[in-house]
Amino acid sequence: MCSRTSWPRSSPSRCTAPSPGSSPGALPVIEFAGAKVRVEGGRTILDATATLRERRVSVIGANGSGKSTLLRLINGLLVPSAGSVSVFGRDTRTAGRAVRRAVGFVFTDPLSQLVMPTGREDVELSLRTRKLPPAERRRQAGDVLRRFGVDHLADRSIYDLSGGERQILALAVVLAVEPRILVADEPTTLLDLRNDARVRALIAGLEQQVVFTTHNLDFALEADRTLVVDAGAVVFDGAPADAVAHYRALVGGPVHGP
Ligand SMILES: Nc1ncnc2c1ncn2[C@@H]1O[C@H](COP(=O)(O)OP(=O)(O)OP(=O)(O)O)[C@@H](O)[C@H]1O
Repeated sequence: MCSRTSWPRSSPSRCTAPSPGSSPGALPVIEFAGAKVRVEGGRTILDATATLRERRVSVIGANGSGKSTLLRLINGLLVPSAGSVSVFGRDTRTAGRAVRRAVGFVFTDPLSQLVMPTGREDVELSLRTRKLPPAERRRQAGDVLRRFGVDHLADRSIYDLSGGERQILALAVVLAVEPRILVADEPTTLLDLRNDARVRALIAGLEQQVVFTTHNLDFALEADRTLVVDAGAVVFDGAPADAVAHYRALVGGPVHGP
């Protein structure tokens, strides 16, 4: 497993040198420090050490390798059994609420995210944390829905929407409160080509730091940095093209090309 704490964007080697782009003493954005997740029976399903400062970080690996577990640690959906995870210096174990305010989480299946009958109601629910008067909340929800190009879908039942439409609505719901970091667990897995492209373009255009898992290696290559997870460990951490090659070699697939 990689034991270094930052990543050299231009270096072909892995897990060794400090990040040239980060100023000394700068607050790390997301830090996994010997973060272990143990489940019943004592099995360790994840053991991670990494510091993520890049704007786009992709996480790839086989089914069951530990990718979702890694992502869930970031916003405190899971707390480590040992070691720690911190976001902007706040420990997810002791400052869970503050961390969750800073980190929005998008699930693979938008129906696990959308809890209200319509998208508009869901965005309004999301905005409740701002304690606005109802008319202002409604106005802001309208702005968010327009910004994500889904205002025309906002009053339809979420069950009458396509998977892609739902996924963009789910992103709008999470981003409505402007989290500083977006964590997305396979956000394009259920989508056809057109919606896959829409969601990828939307993510590419976000100002936030985004950490996402994907089985689509083309999508993984759009990141600034890629972690490869295997059997609960980060086995490669570096430039996306090198990470994809490492992953292909690991699973015995072709090493060249996406
Ligand atoms: N609460 C739990 N108890 C026992 N095992 C668990 C628990 N949560 C996760 N696991 C196991 O840990 C491993 C990693 O799961 P995880 O969901 O992180 O994998 P993943 O890489 O996201 O997989 P996929 O690509 O299939 O979504 C799997 O073998 C899973 O069955």
